[in-house]
Amino acid sequence: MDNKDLNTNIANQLDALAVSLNNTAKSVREGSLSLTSGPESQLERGKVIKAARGVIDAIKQPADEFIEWLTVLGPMTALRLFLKWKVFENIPTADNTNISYQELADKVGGDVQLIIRLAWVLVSAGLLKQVGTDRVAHTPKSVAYATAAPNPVKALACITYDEFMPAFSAMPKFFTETGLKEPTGRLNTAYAYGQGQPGATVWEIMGQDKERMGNFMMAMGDLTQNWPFLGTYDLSWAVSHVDDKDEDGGQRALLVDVGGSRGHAIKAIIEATPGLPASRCVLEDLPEVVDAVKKSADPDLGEVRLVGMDFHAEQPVKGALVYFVRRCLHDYGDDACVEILKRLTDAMAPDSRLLIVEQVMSNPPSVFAAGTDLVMLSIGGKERTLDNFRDITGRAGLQILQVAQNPGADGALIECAKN
Ligand SMILES: C[S@@+](CC[C@H](N)C(=O)[O-])C[C@H]1O[C@@H](n2cnc3c(N)ncnc32)[C@H](O)[C@@H]1O
Repeated sequence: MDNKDLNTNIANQLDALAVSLNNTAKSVREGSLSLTSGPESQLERGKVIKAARGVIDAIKQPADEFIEWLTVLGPMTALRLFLKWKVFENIPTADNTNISYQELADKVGGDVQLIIRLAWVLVSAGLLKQVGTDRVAHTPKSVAYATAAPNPVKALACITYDEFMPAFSAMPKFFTETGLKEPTGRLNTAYAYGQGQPGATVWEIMGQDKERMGNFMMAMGDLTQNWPFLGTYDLSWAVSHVDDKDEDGGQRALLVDVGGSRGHAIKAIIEATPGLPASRCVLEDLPEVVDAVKKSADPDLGEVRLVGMDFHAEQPVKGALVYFVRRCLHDYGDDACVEILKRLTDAMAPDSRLLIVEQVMSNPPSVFAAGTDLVMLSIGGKERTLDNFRDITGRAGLQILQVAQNPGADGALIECAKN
């Protein structure tokens, strides 16, 4: 293509993207679409972000890539430092208020020049707003970082920087040492290498720091578009089994959330499934995680059975109606997943169902799935395509009955039964 054709091609792409963005703006204005709240908003925002990125991709030349990296890495770093130093909390949040850089620096105990230079990174990225030449104010985007209490947006910013960045920047050295092989083990991962503890698993490393573990758990509570709780899958069929007995004549467990963390999924499922008694649901995780859940005395988990366990070892709850495993398998390579799944297959009754919630990647994948796959690669895990899931479930003695895919997103629930 000569230069004229290249330019015409770019102009055509821009026209098409402008039409798509105009249509979205019209729907938002008419109120038929919300980009800020409601269950569909994450998906809709994702579509606009994709279209807006399309504009950038249409015009970008190879050297512009570097500028884009800087616009991501710089703000990410300044944001993390400002969170750590509680800078956002010290900028007033009321409408039309602002603070001088000097006063802000005094409040957080920092050198004013340092605070200005980092603030400029965030001002230039549109996260903060400068007022005049020496004052700064929040924007609607930065207010979420201004709360003293933890929240999912702050937690995501922290884990992206604290957990993923060191792993990514360790990769060149890591692969020089390991060779250009797909990492599949739980030990000697790029993540552990980046943290200077190659012999430890990601959970051992994170478990050493309560704040980091807390951020991780909180960040994981979000992102339901990519990892739904049930999504479009209807679990109401399970309610007709309330009279089922277990093999000892006791009440059969109806739902076991394996690796369920703080119980956010089990709570959402109980709420979404009228008639499913909390007392017949089991939350399983590592003993230390379950102890923390017990200590938190969450009233919504009052009747849920809490069981400390290891999903690499024998499943303690046998013959449950439904085993639910969300966002755990992508932490592991194929062989480790088959081992975890086999433990579940061994515990399942012929009518038990296993529900796996993960991203089911398209080929080639979306930018989000490819990005999370790189995070998983750093810990020896992977995001999977449906063919990958067919392979690991088949090797564990399971068959896939249905895939409930979240419309327009990679998140899906895969229903399996024993062969
Ligand atoms: C990525 S989190 C997913 C949590 C939750 N299922 C969700 O969807 O948000 C993985 C969970 O697996 C738990 N886990 C890790 N290793 C485990 C093991 N060997 N046995 C049981 N749970 C484990 C972690 O403590 C963590 O809660």
